[in-house]
Amino acid sequence: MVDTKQTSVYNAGVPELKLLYTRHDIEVRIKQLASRISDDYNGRSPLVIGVLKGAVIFLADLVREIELPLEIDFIGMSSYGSDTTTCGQAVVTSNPTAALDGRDIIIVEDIVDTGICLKALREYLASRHPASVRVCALLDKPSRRRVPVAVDYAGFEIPDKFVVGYGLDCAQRYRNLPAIYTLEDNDVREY
Ligand SMILES: O=P(O)(O)OC[C@H]1O[C@H](OP(=O)(O)OP(=O)(O)O)[C@H](O)[C@@H]1O
Ligand code: HPA
Ligand SMILES: [Mg+2]
Repeated sequence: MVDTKQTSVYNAGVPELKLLYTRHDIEVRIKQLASRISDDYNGRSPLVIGVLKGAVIFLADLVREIELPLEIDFIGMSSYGSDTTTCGQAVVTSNPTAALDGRDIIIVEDIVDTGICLKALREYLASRHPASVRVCALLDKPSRRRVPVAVDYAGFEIPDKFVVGYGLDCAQRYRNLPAIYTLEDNDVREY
């Protein structure tokens, strides 16, 4: 089991994890993002759509800091395979349940990396005629963009490292770590 109190850990057969953002760093940044969103959407009732699965933990913490009569929904998107390698495509794997036409939608992502997932999501939403669409992502990795997409509310801009924890996975593991770590290992091949 990973000891999340340490800044660097190594378990046999498990890649080395280096602490990038503590739980406290994340909490502080989320309060700032939520305050901006609360101000920007004052008087409106946005529909906050979390992108499964990675955004679940960030969304849960973010919405509890937003002071608006918002609604929550989820969309299933998948662009990565079983490890850290992108397949270069994103597909919708489950639809939101709410009607999207005329809604002020805030997409919540854990990370925007190549932008492929977000571009596909924007195209999907555009065909459903929302009133507006903005994106809130905890992490933004602009050096890896393959398609130009903008993040309206970005938590942290990060370097070109594969990150895990706080919802982010490698081969479905590490999502439950309360902080964010970089994977320092040869296991992170081309991703
Ligand atoms: O900018 P991109 O290169 O498209 O990558 C970002 C997307 O990839 C990850 O999701 P993934 O498809 O791995 O599924 P998950 O959320 O279930 O982990 C992440 O959660 C984002 O949704
Ligand atoms: O750095 C990352 N970590 C986890 N999932 C991801 N999906 C895109 N980039 C990443
Ligand atoms: Mg995701």
